[in-house]
Amino acid sequence: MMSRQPAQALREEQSYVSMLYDRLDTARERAEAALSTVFARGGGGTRQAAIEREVSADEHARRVAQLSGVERGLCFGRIDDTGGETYYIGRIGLRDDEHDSVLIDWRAPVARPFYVATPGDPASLVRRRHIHTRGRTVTGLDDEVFDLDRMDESDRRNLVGEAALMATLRRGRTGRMGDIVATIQTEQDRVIRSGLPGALVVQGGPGTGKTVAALHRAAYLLYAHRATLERRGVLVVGPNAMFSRYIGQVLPALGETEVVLSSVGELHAGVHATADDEPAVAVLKGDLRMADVIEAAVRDRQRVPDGDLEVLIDVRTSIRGGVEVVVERMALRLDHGACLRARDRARALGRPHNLARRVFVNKVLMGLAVDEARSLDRPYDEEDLRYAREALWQQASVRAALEELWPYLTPERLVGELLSDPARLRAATAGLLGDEERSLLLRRAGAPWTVGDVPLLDEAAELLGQDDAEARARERAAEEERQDEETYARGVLEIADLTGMMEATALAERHHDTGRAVTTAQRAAADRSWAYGHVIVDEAQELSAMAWRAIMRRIPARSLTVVGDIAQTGSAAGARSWGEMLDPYVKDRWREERLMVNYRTPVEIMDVAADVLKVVAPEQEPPESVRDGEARPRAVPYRGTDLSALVAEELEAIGEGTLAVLTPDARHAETAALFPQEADPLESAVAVLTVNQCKGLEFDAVVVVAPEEILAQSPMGGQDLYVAITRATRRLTVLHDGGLPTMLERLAHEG
Ligand SMILES: Nc1ncnc2c1ncn2[C@@H]1O[C@H](COP(=O)(O)OP(=O)(O)OP(=O)(O)O)[C@@H](O)[C@H]1O
Repeated sequence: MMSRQPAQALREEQSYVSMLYDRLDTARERAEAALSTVFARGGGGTRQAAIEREVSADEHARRVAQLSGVERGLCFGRIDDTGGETYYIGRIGLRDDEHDSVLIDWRAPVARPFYVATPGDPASLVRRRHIHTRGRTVTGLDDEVFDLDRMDESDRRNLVGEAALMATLRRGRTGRMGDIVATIQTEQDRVIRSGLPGALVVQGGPGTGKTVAALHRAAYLLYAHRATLERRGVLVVGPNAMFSRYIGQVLPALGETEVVLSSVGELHAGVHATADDEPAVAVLKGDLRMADVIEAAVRDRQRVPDGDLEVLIDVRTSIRGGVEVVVERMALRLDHGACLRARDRARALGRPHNLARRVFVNKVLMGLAVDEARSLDRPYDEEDLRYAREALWQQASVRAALEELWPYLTPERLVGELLSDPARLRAATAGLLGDEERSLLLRRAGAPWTVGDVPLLDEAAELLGQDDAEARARERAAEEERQDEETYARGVLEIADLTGMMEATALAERHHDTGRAVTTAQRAAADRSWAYGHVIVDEAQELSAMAWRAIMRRIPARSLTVVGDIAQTGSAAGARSWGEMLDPYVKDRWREERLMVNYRTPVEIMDVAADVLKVVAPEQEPPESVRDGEARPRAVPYRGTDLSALVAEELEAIGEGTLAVLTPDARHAETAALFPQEADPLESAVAVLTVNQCKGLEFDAVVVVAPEEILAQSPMGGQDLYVAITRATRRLTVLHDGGLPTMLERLAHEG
């Protein structure tokens, strides 16, 4: 196809593209030189100067990273409009020395016709040209002409044509998601350029480009709303860390390095949960009643003694034989009523547990100090009591008593002790959960965290707070800055039309940041209470109601993109409808876009998947495939088949490309043992994954093992099978151990 390209057109485009790469090189050299100059200036000067240096180094480093990320496919399109103007479209915008634009950023309004023009509505284009490159060499051109009459004779001679999209889709997979900036389709463009405020739901079947469109949306929003989003950052939440690695290259290739990628299992700093609970446990942990359970668990750790509080303190010690020994002890007492009052006063402040603790501790110490003075018949004033309180705080017995009554708690300790101690669990769930539910939650102490635990930890973190005296001192010093934040926050509320729903001060609290030492993305990732400017949730159908609570906490302005497919819900705690999950937070303020074309799965494989869909979610329409398959999908009995040989055959058939073996959970280990696995399965020649792990991924060839066990292993087994089948871009083999499930009957007649 490429050999028939008119040589003249290729030559002309090559010379333009070479000029663009020269400009890119110059821009990169300038940014690197600027960065070296900042470093060369050294570390002296005032604190203000140091901060400015860091900010400027940060900006130059980001620019260098951005310019390096866009090397491949820098320029991929050109449009000629009816006004006689020609624009070249690329990953970033570039200007010449006269400051005239030589390359238009794909996100700029001028570039939009490149994505939306159709023969029916050419958006004032005469021609759209796709420019294919390898390295810095132009290898091919694709033209679509909307108005042949307006083209001059030489342009007409130079016309070339092959659907750019189909060429892209036919390429073998690399194990990492690529960008689609050169071939974004009109329905995807609508998703990508939808406005920033409010919640946008992108519902679409498998392979409709939801993930890839959402990532381009992140890049678009950062471009179009840079002022708002650069300070607050963008968070993309995916199903697991492997998925984050899978999509990790897309945004840098679009010139964006400032996005935080995470998963629900990683939302709580310091915890990397990957294990899932049993379905019934997952459903319970994802239930909103767990928010009340955590709240009750915190209150349960704010106790008073049954009667009066009594503590024995050391009054006199002496050194004997080099060892300090107690020679006199004394009993101090605080009556029950005073203990109750101390607890109620501390609670009444409405502050998080660890911060309210100071009040409780002070009140109890004061009561004990007064009792001590009285017992010793000493007169006392404010000053004496302050000293006495401090001395009491040094006493191990006093500390132990206070620790028992109102301990300092980390989220890990609170939730860990709650789930592993039957008495605590009973106390915190009384009136909220039944006996059976309680026993579902109970587990051994020190058990690894599950993904379902993370929203519980987040809930606990919110209620416990951190008593960080140092941080608070810093905060006092930054009071002035906070006032600026509040003014800013008021602006945000006005823009987002949220006034009345949230206090500007509360928003400013969340927005407040503590310094400029690192980039926005780094600061955001390290700060649990960070408020993001926009959050994108992928495979969003998997999130439980508790997980949504944790996510929404990070988006006070409620600007989010929710991407998923209700028909693919694999988690028993996941969504059955978008309204059910989103209404509590953005009722009547979410809009939905649907993607209906499947760019991944060939027609023949999608027909098999559609049969499964008819059984598991009959109300959902299967998306329409644009690709024809090269091989018919087939079913093979497991017994009597040598899996290694079958996989070798498939590898041979796909040539350069990726292959995955997808198994039920119970067969994962034995199957993985047959094929060498890298630490990151996506790096392995043969990726062996469970159906849960393969969410959002795709492979040239897919071998599904034991579909009947996949169906039986969870209440959402049908959905899991639907996901597994739709991972294939070219070839599908189903290895059934026993009879082929009825919903896959079509395969019996194939091949
Ligand atoms: N406009 C496009 N041009 C080229 N390739 C595209 C386009 N849209 C989607 N694709 C490709 O189709 C494949 C599927 O896209 P993606 O993974 O985003 O789909 P999805 O809707 O998230 O799928 P799933 O729900 O099954 O995970 C990817 O390889 C993607 O690059």
